[in-house]
Amino acid sequence: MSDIVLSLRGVRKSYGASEIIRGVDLDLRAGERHALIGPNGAGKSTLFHLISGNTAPSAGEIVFGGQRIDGWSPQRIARAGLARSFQITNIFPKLTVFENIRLAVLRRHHLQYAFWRVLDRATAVREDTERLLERVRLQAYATSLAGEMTYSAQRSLELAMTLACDPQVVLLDEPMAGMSSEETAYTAELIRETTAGRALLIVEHDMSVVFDLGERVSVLVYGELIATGTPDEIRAHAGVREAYLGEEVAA
Ligand SMILES: Nc1ncnc2c1ncn2[C@@H]1O[C@H](COP(=O)(O)OP(=O)(O)OP(=O)(O)O)[C@@H](O)[C@H]1O
Repeated sequence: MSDIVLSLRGVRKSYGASEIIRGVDLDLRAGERHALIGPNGAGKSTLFHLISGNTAPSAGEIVFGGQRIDGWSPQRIARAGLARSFQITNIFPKLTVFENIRLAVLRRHHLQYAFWRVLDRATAVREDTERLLERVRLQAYATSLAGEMTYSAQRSLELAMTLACDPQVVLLDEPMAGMSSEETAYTAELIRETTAGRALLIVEHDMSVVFDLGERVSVLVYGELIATGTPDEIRAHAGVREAYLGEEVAA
């Protein structure tokens, strides 16, 4: 179907004798917010590593924008429009917030506008950086050192850097980990706003976030997807309740 931007077919990953991902089929629709959940060790991070090119599948196909991307480098996948934000913050702590975002913007401009006059390019880079600062509501912190920001503000910064390449697909790996409930609510809203019009695949443990933010939810258990559906379908799914969520889903 043409509204599918990312498609996994029969994806498997083994480390030595242990098969961690055991034949995953998953479709991400254009513009949808899709949450991936599952118990600890189910293979969620591994699946993200496979999609973002950090490791290659042992078998199966990953198709993005009509092209097979399994086996591509992470850089090539990112350039093609699939951006991933990591659990581990990858900002530069000694640079300001503005400089961090500008670095991410520069990466894109160098690729796309190499033919521009230098001055035009500098203006475009500054404007894009300012726009991103505003979108993640960090204008007041433009000159603050990234490493001195609160954890939650650092995640906002990281979101801006992920969006700098204007990706069609965004992968977020536990963006609310370690946050208070206020920070979580704030960040969920920010993610909703800034990823509008893009496909989002998010790994998250906080079930209230998952069921609020996710338009569809997929459940991974021991390397296999046992269900994909709307939050209501997932809440009502007997296999999901039994295998993983239990009482939490009924609440
Ligand atoms: N490079 C590796 N070599 C061997 N085993 C690995 C490797 N990476 C992950 N694993 C194993 O794969 C399994 C799945 O790990 P993964 O981190 O993908 O799970 P997860 O669902 O993201 O878990 P969590 O929710 O705790 O983050 C674990 O048993 C882990 O030990």
